[in-house]
Order: sequence, then C-alpha cells, then structure tokens
Amino acid sequence: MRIDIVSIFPEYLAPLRLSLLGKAVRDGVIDLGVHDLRAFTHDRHRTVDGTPYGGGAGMVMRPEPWGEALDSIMESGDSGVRPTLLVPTPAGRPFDQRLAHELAERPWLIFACGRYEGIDQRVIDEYAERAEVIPFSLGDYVLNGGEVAALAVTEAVGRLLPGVVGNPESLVEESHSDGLLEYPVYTKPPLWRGREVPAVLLGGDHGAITRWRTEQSMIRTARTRPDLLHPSQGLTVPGLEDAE
Ligand SMILES: Nc1c(O)cccc1[N+](=O)[O-]
Repeated sequence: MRIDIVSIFPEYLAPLRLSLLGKAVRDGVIDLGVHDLRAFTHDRHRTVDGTPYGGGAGMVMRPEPWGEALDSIMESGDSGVRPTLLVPTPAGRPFDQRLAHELAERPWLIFACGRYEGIDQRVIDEYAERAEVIPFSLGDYVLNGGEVAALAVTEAVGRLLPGVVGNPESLVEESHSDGLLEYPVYTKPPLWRGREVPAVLLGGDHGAITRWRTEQSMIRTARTRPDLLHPSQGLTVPGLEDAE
C-alpha cells in the first residue's frame, strides 16, 4: 500500500516512522510519502491561506498549493491506480473499524491534512473526478488540523495489512472486531495489592474462559457503548447489576 500525506507540519507525521508502522515502511509493506504543502507555494511568505469569502473568523486554505501538491503526487503514481483521497474534517464520515477495513483494501491512500478553517471546497470538488474522495471525522470534537487524524487512520489501517502485526490472531479478538468491546485482560502476578485474577482464567477450562470473556464483552459494551448493541442481534446481556 502506498500512503501519501500532505501537511504544513510534515514533522507531525514523524511517529509513523516508529514501531510496527515504521518497520512496515522499512520493509516496504507501506510506501509512505510525507509532503510539505509549503513546498508547492511560490511567494516569499510561502502563503497557504486566505481570508474566507463571505466573511467570518479564521482563514481558509487556498486551492492553488493543494492543486499543485495533489497533481504532483497523483502524476507520480501508476496511472492505472485510482487513489483514495482522505480529508480529515469534523464534517466527514465517522471513522470506525468498518472504514478501516475498507481502506485496508485500497492500493493508495492520500491524506489532505487541512488547518485553519479548512481547505477551499473547490479542491475537494476538483479531485472527486480523479480519486475516491472520503471526508472523514475521528469524532465530534475540534482539533487544530488533520494531522492527528491522519496518524490515527494510518495506524488503524496499516496494522490490518498482512505482515504488519506479528500475530494476526491478535487482530481477531479486539474491540470492535466482532461488534463488541473487548473483555478485561489480566497477567502475572496472580495477586496484586490484594486484587486477584478472576478464578475462571486460572482454571484451564477453555470453554468456561470463552464464555466468561464473551459475557464480559457484552456487559462492558452494554455499560459503555449500548449504541453498539442492536436489538436484531438478539444478544441478552447477563444481569448487569451483579456482574463482576
Ligand atoms: N475533528 C476534526 C477537526 O476539528 C479538524 C480536523 C479533523 C477532525 N477529525 O478528523 O475529527
């Protein structure tokens, strides 16, 4: 998978060179390109923004540098491959594990990280003809720009690619992989500050352990994210009032 990220703060994306994703980049599983939008300006001040038409507070990112940056990136790619242009924005499709899996199937992701009040809409409209454009949101809160969202989505997608995480099994039992939140986990020591590990996990009865974990996932989901439980699932959550 090729991933290109355009930002006025390219150093914000440095964490992508660390840990598992950094290894995936070094191993060539991910072909990562980080691009400074200001490299596509031509004035002394390297201007990337302008006052908004129609008035209002803040600044809007001008279309010209974006056009030059995205043209340059797209022209450097395989003309037979249609990229997916991801635009982090509060006005976008909520990002979730389903979208992560969808994006993990794409050959080429390009992130356009906006700042200020956002990117001139004509940029989005222009590239809708040449790419699959997906404005997306990490959540209903305000960030200063799209870089944090690009980091999060790159990690969520990158870790799904073959060869990135050591044990693919670990991708199966995770929060949201089966529509439920993951169960609580424990490791040594068996007793810590007077707190014991649930006995079922020490008993070696794998059937009982699986049942306990499923029950804990449903209880945790019902408590924390009841919106993930759909009546059609027919899930009955064990008595919440006496759950451990
Ligand atoms: N929420 C937000 C923002 O305020 C600015 C850029 C991107 C996002 N987001 O992806 O959620």
